[in-house]
Amino acid sequence: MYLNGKVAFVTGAAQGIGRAMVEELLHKGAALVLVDLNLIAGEQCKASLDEEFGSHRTLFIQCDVTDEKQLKAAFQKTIEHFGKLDILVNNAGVNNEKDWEKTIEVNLISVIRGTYLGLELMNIKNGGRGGVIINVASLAGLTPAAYQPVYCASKHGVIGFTRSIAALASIGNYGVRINTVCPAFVDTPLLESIEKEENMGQFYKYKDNIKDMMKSFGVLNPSLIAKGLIDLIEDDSFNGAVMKITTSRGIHFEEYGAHQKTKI
Ligand SMILES: NC(=O)C1=CN([C@@H]2O[C@H](COP(=O)(O)OP(=O)(O)OC[C@H]3O[C@@H](n4cnc5c(N)ncnc54)[C@H](O)[C@@H]3O)[C@@H](O)[C@H]2O)C=CC1
Ligand SMILES: CC/C=C\C[C@H](O)/C=C/C=C\C=C\C=C\C(=O)[C@@H](O)C/C=C\CCC(=O)O
Repeated sequence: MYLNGKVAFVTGAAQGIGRAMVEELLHKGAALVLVDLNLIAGEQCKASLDEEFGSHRTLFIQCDVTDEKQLKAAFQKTIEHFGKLDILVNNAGVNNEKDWEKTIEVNLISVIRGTYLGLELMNIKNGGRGGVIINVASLAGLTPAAYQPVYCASKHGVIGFTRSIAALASIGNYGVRINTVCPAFVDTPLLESIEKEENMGQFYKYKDNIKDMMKSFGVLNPSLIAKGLIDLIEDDSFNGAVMKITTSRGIHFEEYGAHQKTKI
């Protein structure tokens, strides 16, 4: 996909990986819908981007992605404002093993709902223009995470759902490619949740173990995740791909058996 002139919808856009993705997409000439729960951070993000790219290039929508009505309204506002939707990035995520139901709601249920809502608009069989959907998982979606079992489960679910819906989109000729990106640790405010009992709950006593893992594995710059996103969007051969990003191997892909090829 050629990015200039396209319209992208990014959840969790106000900071961290989402903010890095937004900036990369803007540099490529896309228009951006910035979707985030955090009103202050979202407005600050838009104000900063307006200075560099102009106010016409972005639209900020405060939205709780776990609220179906709000998420549907955000997609509707996108069409009303920009007239189309070409790229969807379901990026918003939390790390909360205490309120673990919230983790499932944000990280998995909202990704599934966002994907279905995006397909309603993008699927050429529905009169859409086609497009690309990227669901943000984690390396924790491919490996056990002893101190984050529910976060791990949510990300395993994102990968399984994304690979499955990508296969359906290919079989059904939706004109939409759907891929997932699985970073290791990335230098964003999410990492601060490790230090908080209200996030880690019973696993709070293991916070130093996680920090030791981060020391051992290293912490990635969000800009590398944004580069991986651009690769998945621009390269039309990717559908059902599981991109991994680590300090040790950079951008690479999970390889499945011949019967489970990630590229449909
Ligand atoms: N930081 C890391 O080490 C890694 C993060 N990831 C994933 O990357 C994604 C982005 O994470 P980060 O940028 O690191 O986190 P972050 O905490 O820096 O940013 C997440 C953004 O999502 C927003 N958000 C949270 N709940 C929301 C909701 N219900 N509705 C709308 N927006 C909501 C927050 O307000 C925030 O702006 C998440 O899915 C996370 O699981 C994956 C691998 C590693
Ligand atoms: C508060 C932070 C919460 C979540 C951050 C992130 O989503 C969770 C990451 C969990 C585990 C990360 C493990 C990282 C491991 C490594 O980077 C290296 O040891 C590579 C290990 C395996 C990679 C296999 C491969 O590259 O094919």
